[in-house]
Amino acid sequence: MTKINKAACIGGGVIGGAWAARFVLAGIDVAIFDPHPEAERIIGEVMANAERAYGMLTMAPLPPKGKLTFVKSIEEAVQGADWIQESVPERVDLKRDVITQIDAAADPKALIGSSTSGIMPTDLQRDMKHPERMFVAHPYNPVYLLPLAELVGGEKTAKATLEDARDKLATIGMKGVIIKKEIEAFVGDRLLEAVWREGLWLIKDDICDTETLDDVIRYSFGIRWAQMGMFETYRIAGGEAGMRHFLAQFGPCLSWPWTKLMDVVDLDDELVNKIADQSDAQSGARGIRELERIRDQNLVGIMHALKAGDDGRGWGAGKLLSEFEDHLWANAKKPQADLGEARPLKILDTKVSAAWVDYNGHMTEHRYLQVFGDTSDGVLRLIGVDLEYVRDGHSYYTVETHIRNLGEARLGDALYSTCQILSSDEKRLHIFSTIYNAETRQAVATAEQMMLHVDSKAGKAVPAPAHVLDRLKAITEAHAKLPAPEGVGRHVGQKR
Ligand SMILES: NC(=O)C1=CN([C@@H]2O[C@H](COP(=O)(O)OP(=O)(O)OC[C@H]3O[C@@H](n4cnc5c(N)ncnc54)[C@H](O)[C@@H]3O)[C@@H](O)[C@H]2O)C=CC1
Ligand SMILES: C[N+](C)(C)CC(=O)CC(=O)[O-]
Repeated sequence: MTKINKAACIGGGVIGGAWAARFVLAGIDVAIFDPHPEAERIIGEVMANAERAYGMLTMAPLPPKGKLTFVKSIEEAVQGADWIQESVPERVDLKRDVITQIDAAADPKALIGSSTSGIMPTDLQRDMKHPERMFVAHPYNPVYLLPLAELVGGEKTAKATLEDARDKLATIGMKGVIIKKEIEAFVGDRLLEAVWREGLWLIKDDICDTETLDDVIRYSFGIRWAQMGMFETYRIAGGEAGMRHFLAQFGPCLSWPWTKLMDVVDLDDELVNKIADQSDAQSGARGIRELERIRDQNLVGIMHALKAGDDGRGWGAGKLLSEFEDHLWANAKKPQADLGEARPLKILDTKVSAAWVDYNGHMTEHRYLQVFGDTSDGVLRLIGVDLEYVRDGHSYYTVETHIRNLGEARLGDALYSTCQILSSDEKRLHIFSTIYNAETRQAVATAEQMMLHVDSKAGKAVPAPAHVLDRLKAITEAHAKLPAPEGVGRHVGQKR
């Protein structure tokens, strides 16, 4: 996969700031130009929310963060960048001028994406010297979490540019969808504008208030859309006769008509005040950053649910997340543990994220199992049991776990884990892992686990191959020189 080496963000507001966060968290250096006097503070706040969201989103090893640099001009920002993202306000004259400046200063091969929500790329590339590398990459807010970008070429955009952009986006966890024909507002905003237009009429005509309207979406088709979109959902709604029956039953309603789609509501002062007041009553008690954090946590939860969809194979945005995680693991620095060293292996560094904390204000119990599970996965990778090995039909399954909770882990605490191999043979692997608080170095929890090497297709324990056993033996022999950790073999019970 071709990757992005250095990015430039021109405009760092709601969208440009979140693009910057997406790049930086994918390990890419970003130069950002935005003349707003408070750009650094605003982008800093977006970055903080994005980092918090990624802490919840994935346990896969993110690369070291890219460097974010604020610069004083477009020319400075684009130096050395191979992906330049324009996210200035939605005005065709301003965007065209900015894109023409980018074009003049950038490497002629650098890709130039515009975040425009609806302006045709042909209008934006008009004055460029190298228009073939310019396209629309229309993202969705928040860009650091929502993975889609609509890729739209103008009359002068090369086909290869769109394909290159799609491949590069995959390396930062995004799905680039190439739109076949250039059209104002592309696909997503065509749909969203139609719904928004209806919503404005429903408020103006006093059919409902903003909160009721939002409830109608979020308790019903909003959840449905996140997983199957429109046409797959309606196929199911057609019952066993599928889409043809659905069209026959509901097609005629289009001409009754139920909607006011082509009438543009007059956003006069009265309606603006009405909507703004209702919105204040609905959400005004919380600040924007707080609402963003609530939104992000919910989005992460939805993506996690989708990752488990289709019987664990993953579905939609969850499947994409899973593929991105595979990519992160494949590119992660391989653990450099000396297999012959007589000390527990240091496996994992992590942090207690907001989604891990329960009503007692500390890390909830199943998250300990998650960290121990990730620790044993880390040990397995060290002995050659990686995703490829698992795909080839063999793995280790855990058959017994005993966790002891020794201390509290609170929101934001940095943790690390170690693992000591207690014993191993052809099929069995007996381990003892410990989670430590990285600051105090105190043990927070321990887990003793037994794993079995299995043929996953046959569903039974089988001996591991020689190359795995050789590595395992080296660690087991080295760890045999260590004292048995405190707590090994403990059972649950009271002294009588
Ligand atoms: N807000 C949203 O939900 C979405 C917006 N977009 C698109 O993203 C683009 C940016 O929109 P937002 O981020 O919402 O706007 P915004 O108003 O939050 O940010 C625009 C930023 O551009 C900066 N700016 C103005 N002139 C500039 C120049 N000459 N050079 C560099 N920076 C300049 C401003 O200081 C501001 O920080 C628009 O094209 C919009 O259609 C796309 C998807 C969603
Ligand atoms: C309102 N908007 C047109 C700027 C919205 C978008 O372009 C996409 C989104 O994030 O909803």
